[in-house]
Amino acid sequence: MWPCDGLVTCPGCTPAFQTKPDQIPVTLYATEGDQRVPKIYTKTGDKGFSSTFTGERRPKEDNIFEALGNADELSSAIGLAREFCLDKGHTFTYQLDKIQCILQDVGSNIATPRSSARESHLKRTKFNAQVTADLEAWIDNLTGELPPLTKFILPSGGKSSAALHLARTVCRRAERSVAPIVRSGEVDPDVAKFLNRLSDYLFTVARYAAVKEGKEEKIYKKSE
Ligand SMILES: Nc1ncnc2c1ncn2[C@@H]1O[C@H](COP(=O)(O)OP(=O)(O)OP(=O)(O)O)[C@@H](O)[C@H]1O
Repeated sequence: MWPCDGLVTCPGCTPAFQTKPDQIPVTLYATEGDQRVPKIYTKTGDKGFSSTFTGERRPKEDNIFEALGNADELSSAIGLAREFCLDKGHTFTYQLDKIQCILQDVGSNIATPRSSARESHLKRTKFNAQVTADLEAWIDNLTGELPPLTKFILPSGGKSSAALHLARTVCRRAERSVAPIVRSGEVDPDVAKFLNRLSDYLFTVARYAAVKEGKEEKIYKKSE
């Protein structure tokens, strides 16, 4: 099975996987009888360079791959938090599912630097700004069920909540790494806006998880 349907880039996919199966170079396959099995490794990144979706080769420490890696890590952190939340029967996990899918779109947009993108690339990786408004609606609904915030709270409140706080901090790193590539015009500013709102959502939903589980949130106290 293909890691993606060939229509979007995904941080877990090589550009080769982003093409249709019949376009995959033969070297990607190991032969098992009549069945051609795709290999996950191409070895093309072994020398510290990798490809953008536009076909450019850039060093792995390039801002684009830094941001792409952070978006990937963020989705992984949310994935782990989601597992804890599922164990507790939280009703908001569908939101985390949707966010993980949107993060694939974030990755697609980041992996397509505008300076080398053709019209067809831009069309395929266009980011839908509406999703930020969805986040805002979720934040407002969750906040309505929370006690007002009067003190600094520390990441705590049970495993679901603490994992969501960790995801929030990864989100903020992703946002920091996207800032320079948005400023240089390589990435859609709506991606930065989405990440900014997403950290607010993760903060709110972390608190919500703690409250729903009846877990205490640790309050900051100045050390004597
Ligand atoms: N270390 C990395 N951090 C973030 N993004 C990366 C990294 N390495 C590659 N990428 C991006 O993710 C895509 C998939 O990664 P992958 O590991 O398959 O690339 P590669 O290292 O160039 O190839 P290979 O692993 O087959 O040698 C790449 O095409 C590139 O856009």
